[in-house]
Amino acid sequence: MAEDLAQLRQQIDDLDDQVLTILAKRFEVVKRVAAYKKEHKLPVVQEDRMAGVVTRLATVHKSAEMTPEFISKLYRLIMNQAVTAENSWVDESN
Ligand SMILES: O=C(O)C(=O)C[C@]1(C(=O)O)C=C[C@@H](O)C=C1
Repeated sequence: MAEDLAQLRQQIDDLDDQVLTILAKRFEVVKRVAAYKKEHKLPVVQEDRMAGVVTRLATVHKSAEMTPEFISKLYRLIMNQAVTAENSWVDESN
């Protein structure tokens, strides 16, 4: 028998909550990275690191649905937001 649609959507809602809760934790760590960079006068944008993040994730997690292109787009979006946030934190109290 087919699963109940409402139950399946509840599972999706629960997973979406987990995804964004984990993403918020990622931003908390990014904030600490920004503080480190500010203290050590390092540039916010580190292209080599961003390329490495995408390459690693696309290798480990690629599947029929999650293609390397999808993973790359998703993480470029996330990391561009991280850069925006880092710039605002680094500029704060300057
Ligand atoms: O690893 C860093 O240096 C970070 O600032 C974190 C992060 C990321 O979101 O993963 C963000 C900006 C940098 O360009 C590289 C990576």
